[in-house]
Amino acid sequence: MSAHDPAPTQSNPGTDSRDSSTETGRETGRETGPRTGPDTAADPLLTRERAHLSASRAALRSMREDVQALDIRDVTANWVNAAVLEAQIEDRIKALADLSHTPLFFGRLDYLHAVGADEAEGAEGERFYIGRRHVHDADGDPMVIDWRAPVSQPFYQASKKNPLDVGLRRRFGYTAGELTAYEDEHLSDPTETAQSSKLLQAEIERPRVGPMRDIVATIQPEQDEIVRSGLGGSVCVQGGPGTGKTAVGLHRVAYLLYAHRDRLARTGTLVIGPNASFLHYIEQVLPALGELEVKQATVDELVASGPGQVRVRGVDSAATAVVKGDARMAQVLRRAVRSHVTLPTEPVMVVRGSRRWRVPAYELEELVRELLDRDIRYGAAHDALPQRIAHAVLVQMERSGEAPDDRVQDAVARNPAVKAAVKAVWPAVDPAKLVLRLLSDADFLAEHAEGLLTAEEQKALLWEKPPRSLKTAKWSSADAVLIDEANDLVSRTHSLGHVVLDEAQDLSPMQYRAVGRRCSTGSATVLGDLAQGTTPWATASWAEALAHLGKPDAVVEELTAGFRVPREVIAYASRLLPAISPGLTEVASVRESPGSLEVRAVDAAGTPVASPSATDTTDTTHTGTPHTGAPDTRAPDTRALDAAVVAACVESLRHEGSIGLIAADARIPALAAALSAADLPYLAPGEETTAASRLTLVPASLAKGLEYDYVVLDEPSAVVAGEPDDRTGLRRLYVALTRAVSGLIVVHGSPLPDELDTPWAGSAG
Ligand SMILES: Nc1ncnc2c1ncn2[C@@H]1O[C@H](COP(=O)(O)OP(=O)(O)OP(=O)(O)O)[C@@H](O)[C@H]1O
Repeated sequence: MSAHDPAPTQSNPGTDSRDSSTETGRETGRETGPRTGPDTAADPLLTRERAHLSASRAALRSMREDVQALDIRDVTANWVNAAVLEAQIEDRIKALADLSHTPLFFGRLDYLHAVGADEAEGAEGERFYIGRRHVHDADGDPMVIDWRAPVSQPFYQASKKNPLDVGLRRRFGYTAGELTAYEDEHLSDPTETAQSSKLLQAEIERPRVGPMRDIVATIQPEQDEIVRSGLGGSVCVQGGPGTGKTAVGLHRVAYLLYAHRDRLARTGTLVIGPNASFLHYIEQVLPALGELEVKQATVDELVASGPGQVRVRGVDSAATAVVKGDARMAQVLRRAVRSHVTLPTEPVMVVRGSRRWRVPAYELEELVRELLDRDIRYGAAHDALPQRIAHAVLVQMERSGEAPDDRVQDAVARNPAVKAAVKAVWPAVDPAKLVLRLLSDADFLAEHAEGLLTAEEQKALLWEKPPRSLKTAKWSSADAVLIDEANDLVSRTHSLGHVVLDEAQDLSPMQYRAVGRRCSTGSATVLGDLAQGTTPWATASWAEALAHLGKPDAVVEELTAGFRVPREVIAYASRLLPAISPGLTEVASVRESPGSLEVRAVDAAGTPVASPSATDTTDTTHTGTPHTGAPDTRAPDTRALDAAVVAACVESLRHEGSIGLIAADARIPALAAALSAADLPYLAPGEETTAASRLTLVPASLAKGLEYDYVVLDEPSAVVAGEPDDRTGLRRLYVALTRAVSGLIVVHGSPLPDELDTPWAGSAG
């Protein structure tokens, strides 16, 4: 590979194009070693690439002007059509905007032969510029090709071993919107040795300000395979912190929308994340890739939008929530719903004019049994039963020589006697009322939970003081999921075309079911890390989770290369792996970043003591006692700890990029006060960082999925103690330790958890 580097670079997106410039065939005059400053400006090759960039920009401008000039007056028959068309045109104009911070292309492929041509024909090679969107010139020839087009795939997949007919792969680097660097790989040249990409390294380390950005210029081969896997199958991705799961999931949606636009436009797509601040953090990625229509929601929001839902304002104890989230609850609910059906003992007598028609009880029973056996939704059966009874009446009418038509059948189905019979045999069920009864009426619960839930579990479910009505009940999120399940037993939930489920390890079986019914006829991308499960019901195996989701055949893929966290930091965090997820392999960070980890103990006098080295975390205050209970916040050294934490924040702010101060939820008020006293403004998670406001104070419970260039982690033992059990506490700590891209400072006054103090044999650090 030859690199022509510049100063700090920023690789960016573009579109697909065959080169229409004067350059043809393979680039000659290969150079090695980086280029900087005036040299770079004088590089004739860069000059030519910049000319293609300018020409592509001009072409994009013309595409936009063409759309703006469209006159729709003659083609729209009425104002409704006109409004729809105008909105589509507006969207198209927006999509064709040339954004200065997202360069039009980020790569180039020179194929040895024309794409699709038989090599034996000796067809001349073709060149394509790869970017975020398609741009064509006035003749319709491509200037930039969409990264999702099949012809772009070798940009991500070609290798020395398998060049895929690519002679040259070129990556471009940008500085402040200017094309300033490139890196070449001559994939079919056996004399050139493969090197790691400096542009990839620069892109990962580019300081983070604002929301999450896309990785379209640097998607790695194993990530690309997941991104481009077909719409038909579901995929589950297990990957340690920072392996790009979220990025891959979002790019997969963009890819699927490109490859199956019509189908997904009809059926819809959805991204599910753990909380609002996480969703806010990722919400710009798809729009930056030109996809504006993808909805986002948390599981709570998803079930809250279901019919007949309740307002959540209660919180369950962990023990109760575990039972409510258990898959056995689905069986309890099913039994409870179906228990409303009673087999008829009376005939139905329909009077029409002077005639009476009698459907005997045994015949009614047959109809009811048939509906029960067919196992259709309870509500659908309730709606079908009157027609079935009416049909039985019609058969009798025909037998007696009448010739009734469909209108007669409808009229019979609406007959008061038929309605009364249906109400007695197959009454309507209100899902929320049903759940209310299960949680308040011990006998009703026992009847349907028999053989499924123990007496203790049933007790955990029952409200101590049963509420008087749906409105006064203190519904919890787990209750809302139960109501959602009951809703689906009554009437089928609408399924989308594709659902991406992020941080999936934290869902309960009942939550998986709720998500699964939203993609029952579509497919899913499930993303998660078993080691980061911090709910009491966190999943222990993907096979189980996928079965609850209704996608037992989903392919489980593993991502092991870590892009976010530097090697030193991930090695330190991985000391926790044997305790939190034995069997999982440590992430292999792609980045060496010496000095990225510092562990500081604060002694009783308040003096921070730096650990001698990143991997040797010996500290002066460590007593070796295991962590038990919450740290004593009244202890005299709390203020000293706060001061040391603030000092670490001030130090971190000297770097470019975002800073996250992560602390146990209980420590947030004290740290907020300390930051304010030191005149350090800070944001809450989800609030967008800007160049002027770069420090975020993050409760450990909200850190999942987020990342900061520099992280200060306050008092690890308090993070552990903030959770109901040690394993969950250590998992929460693992999450907090793995949010940093460039540097992590751990500050502690109490002893570190033993697990963190003990280097793990399997760890690289
Ligand atoms: N191929 C890549 N090129 C550049 N950056 C990448 C690449 N893959 C991932 N990253 C970056 O690494 C960081 C971590 O990615 P992401 O948040 O998707 O990881 P994750 O596996 O979801 O992490 P977590 O488990 O902590 O939620 C992000 O900044 C992302 O942009």
